Amino acid sequence: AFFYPNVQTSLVEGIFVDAHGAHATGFVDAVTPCTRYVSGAATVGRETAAQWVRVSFHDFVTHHTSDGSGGLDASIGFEADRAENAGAAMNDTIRFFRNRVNAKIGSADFLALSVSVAVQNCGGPIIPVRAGRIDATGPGPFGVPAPTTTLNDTLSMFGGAGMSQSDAITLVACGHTFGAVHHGVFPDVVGPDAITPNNTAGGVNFDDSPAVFDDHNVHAYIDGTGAKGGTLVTTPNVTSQSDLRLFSSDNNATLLALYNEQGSFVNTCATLFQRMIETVPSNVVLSDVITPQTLKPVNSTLDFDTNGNLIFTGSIRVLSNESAVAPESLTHTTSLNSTALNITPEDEGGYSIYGNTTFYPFNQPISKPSAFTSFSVIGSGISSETFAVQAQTFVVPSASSNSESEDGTVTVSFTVAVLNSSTAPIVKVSIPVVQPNTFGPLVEIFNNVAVTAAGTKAGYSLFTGSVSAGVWTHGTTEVAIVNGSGNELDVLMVV
Ligand code: HEM
Repeated sequence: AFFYPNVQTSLVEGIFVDAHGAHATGFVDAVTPCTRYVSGAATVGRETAAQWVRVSFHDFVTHHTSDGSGGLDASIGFEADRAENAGAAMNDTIRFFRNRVNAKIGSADFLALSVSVAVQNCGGPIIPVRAGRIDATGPGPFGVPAPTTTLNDTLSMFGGAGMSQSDAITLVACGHTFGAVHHGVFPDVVGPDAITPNNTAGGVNFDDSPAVFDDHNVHAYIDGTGAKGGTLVTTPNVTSQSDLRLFSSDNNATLLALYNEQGSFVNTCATLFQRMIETVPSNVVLSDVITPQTLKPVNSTLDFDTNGNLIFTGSIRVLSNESAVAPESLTHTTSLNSTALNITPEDEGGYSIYGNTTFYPFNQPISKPSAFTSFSVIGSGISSETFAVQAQTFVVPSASSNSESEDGTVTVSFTVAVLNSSTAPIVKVSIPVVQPNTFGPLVEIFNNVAVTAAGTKAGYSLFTGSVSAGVWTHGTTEVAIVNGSGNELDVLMVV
């Protein structure tokens, strides 16, 4: 299958841009509207957007700049039963990611994505996202500040993770604009009177707009109005007044500066949140920032039709902002110089904060695969773009599938095709499976999977194989054809 500019970037971009409507990935819907609690009844009184931000903070803050360990690595999934990570948020969040994790996007990348999505979907600015984090395989060190943690210990926890005193204050002020403190989690901070039939967890919001990324908490704290900065400022239980201790630790200088920033407060927060989600173990190399693509081939692949002929199928997705209207048709040509295709849109499109998406499906025979090296797309108001392809070898979508046994284990069966050669390709299969002590999947990788010759089709030699793994988490499995150096020549995400 063909992904542009590469598999990981294409998949992550889809999570942002294919937010709602046709071909939606369903991720942004979890925080739409921002008051939504995706992991349980609305009457519980929890908020998924707030949970996502809190969970990433808890995963991040045990980073140690001294030895480059920890940071955003989803170790939090193994640490959910620690007192310092109290509440449903850790497991709710990692479990929500569970059936989305695959070989290209792990739980840690989903944490980063979730912070960006929560903020930008709830009125805040866009926080750029990079991918490439590596999921931890076990728990990390302790060290998340709690309401009762002393100021000194709190500052040294933030300091260990690379955040100065004013960074720490700012980060907390930015985090505590969302969500609530819950009686069910912190009974010493919030009393049982917060519980109502529509708020069974007994949440008391930090400010009057708990589902909007804004500076109301900062204003209420400085002005002494409304919730006055929230229950971690006002609780009569002095040892639990962690926000008051931290905010006043520099005589409120940082909070006053944030107060005066007015509208740009959220941008200051976005910059600091980006630093937080880019705090990763030192062996991690993050990708470039992933940005929306105006013209993007999606689900594009070679395949064999029912008559055994080679076809090139997929869709072109056009992203249009408010001022641009999607063209009525696109022209699609290949390096084979056959007649250009005029492709027209599906009735239903999608949308996100980046604009509207329109999908132009195509399906064309490929008569001479050896000369099929690229295709081009052009349309009114859309400048021509050419996309490289290789037709030497591919994983055959219509002959590859996952099957789940009664015990939940999964078998991936696949067919790979190689043009004009009877040499078997090197196949790598990656399967997200359940692992103990976390809801986060482990992506099991099988290198050099055995294949069996299975005849020929349209000039290609076919090989089949299969791999059985542990209990499937229902994330896409991946079949890749790799070269001798391990570089991926073709990748199919098997759904
Ligand atoms: C000294 C540091 C901090 C302490 C002691 C602290 C403490 C707490 C406590 C006790 C809660 C209530 C959790 C619940 O009852 O469900 C909470 C919620 C929250 N915290 Fe913090 N926090 C700190 C720093 C941060 C930072 C730096 C961020 C973000 C970058 C953050 C983001 C949040 C969010 C979004 C919530 C709301 C969660 C929800 O509604 O489910 N916190 N925090």
